[in-house]
Amino acid sequence: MHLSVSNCGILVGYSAMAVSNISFVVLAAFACARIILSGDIIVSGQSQGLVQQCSTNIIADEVEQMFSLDKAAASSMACSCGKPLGVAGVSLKTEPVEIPQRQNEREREFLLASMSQLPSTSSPSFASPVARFFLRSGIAELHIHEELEPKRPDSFDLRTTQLFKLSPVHAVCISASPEAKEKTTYSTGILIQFRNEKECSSFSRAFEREKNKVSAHDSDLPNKILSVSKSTFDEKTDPSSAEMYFHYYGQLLHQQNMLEDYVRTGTYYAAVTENQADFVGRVVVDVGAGSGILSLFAAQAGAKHVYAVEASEMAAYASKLIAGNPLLSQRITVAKGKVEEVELPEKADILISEPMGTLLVNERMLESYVIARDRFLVPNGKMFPTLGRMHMAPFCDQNLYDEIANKALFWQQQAFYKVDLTPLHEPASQEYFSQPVVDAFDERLLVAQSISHMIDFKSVKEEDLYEIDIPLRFICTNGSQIHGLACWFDVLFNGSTTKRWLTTAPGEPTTHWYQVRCVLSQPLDIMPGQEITGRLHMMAHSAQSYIIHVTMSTELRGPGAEQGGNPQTSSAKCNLNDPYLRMLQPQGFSLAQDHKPHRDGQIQSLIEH
Ligand SMILES: C[S@@+](CC[C@H](N)C(=O)[O-])C[C@H]1O[C@@H](n2cnc3c(N)ncnc32)[C@H](O)[C@@H]1O
Repeated sequence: MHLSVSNCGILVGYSAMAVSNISFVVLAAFACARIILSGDIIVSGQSQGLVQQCSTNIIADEVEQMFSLDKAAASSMACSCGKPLGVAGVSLKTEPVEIPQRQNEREREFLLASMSQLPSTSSPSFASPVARFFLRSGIAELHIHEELEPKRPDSFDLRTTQLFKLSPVHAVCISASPEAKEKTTYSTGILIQFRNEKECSSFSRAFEREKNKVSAHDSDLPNKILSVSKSTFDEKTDPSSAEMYFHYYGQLLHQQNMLEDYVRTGTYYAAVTENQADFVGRVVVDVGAGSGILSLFAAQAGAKHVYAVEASEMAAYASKLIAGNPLLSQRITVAKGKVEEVELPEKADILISEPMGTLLVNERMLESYVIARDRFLVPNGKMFPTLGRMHMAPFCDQNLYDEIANKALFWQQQAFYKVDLTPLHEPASQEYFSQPVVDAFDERLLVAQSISHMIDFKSVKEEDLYEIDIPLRFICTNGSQIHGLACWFDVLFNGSTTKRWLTTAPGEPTTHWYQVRCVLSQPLDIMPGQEITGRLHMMAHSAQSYIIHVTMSTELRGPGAEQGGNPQTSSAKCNLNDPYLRMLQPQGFSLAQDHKPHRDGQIQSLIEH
């Protein structure tokens, strides 16, 4: 099953393989529906061979009421396909206050204001519900109970429970019904409303964390209740996405594309050779070795031994390349497999890797880098690169805006083979604006000083990368329009001898990552000195990418604010997995070499064909 989520600022589901068959059916039910809530949430997907089994019967009235939707949107969400699923849900109106963890207990509690069951009942089930995670006999559970009656909870076994965030403050939690075989009901579920986004995010992070504990613990269970224990990679990645991904990297032409990016490969070479002291006599792990180039660099720099870990079929080519360099090959071992799964005979003094995707985090390989750190690196070991920064700034680009807006003009034809296409103009336009634009642009298009968000690879937790939330605040340097948010990244090699940055900034030599721009369908008018605030929210999804939600507002603050009009807000939602690859040369800047399209874009077109 390939489950994808588009145009929404929320994560709908992680790997279908991570859940029981029952939850799998539920995922399929979500996947086979296209749900649009007030233009705010769009859930889309395909299921293969499971559509006939799947169904949802979330009650339209309930949905309408919860999300203040019109009837059509509510019915759309409450869609039912195939057999009734019999989702017995609970609607929660929450006052979620996180209670501090009790000592010596592996549990987390969230205070909720009220809750009611689905199918719709107007009165709440519990006046003051509490949601509570804990581990009992090695099984992680979520209990929802009346505050004063913890002994009578509605309980959910996290092994067979999935959480779907529906909006920044709503989530639905669906679990395999224990009586599923005897009854027509496949699943039970609750609809949860949180008081604010922070609590909702905190709850979903706790949910993922506790669920991961289940898989870690499963392999320890003497009776192996769940016999198959998957690595985190398999848990969170759609199998078809992983297959495409490693197929792509298994091809020499794509490795060549990266090797030929001289900014990238040259900076790695310089960072290693200038910091030989960090490599001489050291054990190195190359995380995602690809062709083995970084392993060879590390061996050249005097590493005692290098373990080149590569999951794709490229591992065989890496072995061949390394064998062909006999002065180095004695000190390099290729290990074929995922860094989440391979076993190595010794710990590493230093990790080297190139895990960066578009906007730093696309492909979600940074998570594998972090897992490799936790599995293989000695305490206080080095990481090359050591940290990364995402940079953001508003931009003004009327040409780009017009180009995107004009793409949807096709749908304004009223007599296309005598068919009026105009009803689809608005959704087509939305679709075009939801594609992040990947190209190299002139830095003069930026209308404010950039801000940055740092990710320290030595300390970041894997889960921290599931959801990235960055507050935005800019002071505009010139008056014009804002057409969106431009983003790029850099990484630091913090060597003992020299520090070296690899940057993908506009105005710097172009790399195969280019830059990324999220375009607002409604531009903002601004005056010089005016303040812009907002948020960049990124939610990871199982196709190894992120849904990006950008919100920007003009403020009546700053020297130019009085001349500005009323405060305005505009937003954009993009799927980083679905870029518009617009490889225009930047104005006033000529590329030093003919770069090939970005690797993520190529992965995407591979997936599409
Ligand atoms: C961006 S390429 C870099 C290749 C090489 N290190 C270089 O710099 O040219 C990332 C490589 O990591 C591999 N990879 C990604 N995730 C992995 C994982 N979890 N375990 C092992 N290899 C992985 C991919 O197959 C790909 O070959």
